Amino acid sequence: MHFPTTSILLTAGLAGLAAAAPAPTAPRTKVGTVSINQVRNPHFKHHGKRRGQKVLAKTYLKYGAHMPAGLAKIMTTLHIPFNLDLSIGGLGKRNGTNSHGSAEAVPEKDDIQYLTPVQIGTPPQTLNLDFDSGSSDLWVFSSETPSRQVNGQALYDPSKSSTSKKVDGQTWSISYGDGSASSGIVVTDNVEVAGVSFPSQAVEVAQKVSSSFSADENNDGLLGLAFSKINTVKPTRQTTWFDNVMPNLEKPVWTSDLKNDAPGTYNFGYIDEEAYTGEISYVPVDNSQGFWSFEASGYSIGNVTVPMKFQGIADTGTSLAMLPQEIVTAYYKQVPGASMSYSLGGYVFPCNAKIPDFTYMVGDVSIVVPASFINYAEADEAGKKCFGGIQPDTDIGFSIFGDVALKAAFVVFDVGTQDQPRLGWAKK
Ligand SMILES: CNCc1ccc(Oc2cccnc2)o1
Repeated sequence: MHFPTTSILLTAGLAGLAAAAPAPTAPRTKVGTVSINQVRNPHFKHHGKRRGQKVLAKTYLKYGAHMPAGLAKIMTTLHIPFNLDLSIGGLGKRNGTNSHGSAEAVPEKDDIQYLTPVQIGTPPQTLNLDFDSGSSDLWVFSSETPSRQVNGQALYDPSKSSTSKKVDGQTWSISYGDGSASSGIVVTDNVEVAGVSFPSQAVEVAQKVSSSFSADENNDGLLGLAFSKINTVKPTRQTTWFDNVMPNLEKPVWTSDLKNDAPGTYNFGYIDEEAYTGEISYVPVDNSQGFWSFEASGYSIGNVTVPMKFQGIADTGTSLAMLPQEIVTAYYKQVPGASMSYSLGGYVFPCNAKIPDFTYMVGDVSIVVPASFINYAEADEAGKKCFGGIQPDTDIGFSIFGDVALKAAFVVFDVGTQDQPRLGWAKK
């Protein structure tokens, strides 16, 4: 997640671990959503249901030369970047397919983050980005990033793209829950993810990145999947890639199927019925702070179940599960030798301790986070102390269901009907 103000950070001993942070005080700008029923293209060849494979449906998303006036009108109520030419005929050729796509989410060491390839510009420049449902900026390492701050990352060079356009007078600056930050200027260019493209996506070009980004050599930037209202571009807030492509997706949804120490999947525009078991249980989302915020209804540690309502955000960009202190205390009480270590930055325990599973209840489903996900990583040189995957949410007013929690579930991020987004949760 991101926040524009400084915050009391839980400085984690492990680089890249996210801590909680106060909610952003982003101005309230209503961002409408639109979902339009498309007529399925009879010529569209469905690739069928291939489990977890990198099936990139090469359905190129092109805007029709004759966008119906009604749709053009709807689009203008969206927070469309001022630079997008909405005039009829101003956009390329829509091929009318119901667009959808599937992309791999490849974990870094200890599942600290997951990286997904994104094609930017013409000819395409591929960067591996951290898809972050806790922020709403698409920013990249670039030819504008000082070389002393670059350490192996792939760089986007707008001057090498025939479709890039500088956006004068616009800048951005963002900081994240783990204390990392970046800032720069803005261009628009074609951005394609899993075969779904948008021709004039705001691409935020980094002119400055903090040391933890510089040290993060495989991470070429972030692609924000929270709500556009917390995008940081000033003076004209920009729209996320998902909000831009959503009107042309089969369904106004994207899904996460992250895995433990293995590549997972982000799907866009459809729900892979083979990716989960049982039923998907939907809960309403309060996006007033720009996050995918929902209410959990309880938890279990081992075989003790406690009904307890608490608010949390689904945040693919945060590594750990940052939960209410009450839950964290109850959990580590069940772990022999566990303690809160301020020097190591959180709860640690002997690496050979027997630790319990953790279950969270949301809607009608119970998601079991296996103990192996919670024995997160070695926390000290000797390898004696291990860092917990569950940490306190430092009382920011809501919890953060980061990757440790999300990778135990199949999650549907559903922009859904007008103004009522929802989250779908399923076991898998
Ligand atoms: C490793 N630190 C740099 C870094 C990688 C990803 C991010 O971004 C974050 C961090 C915390 C929460 N949300 C997004 O920062």
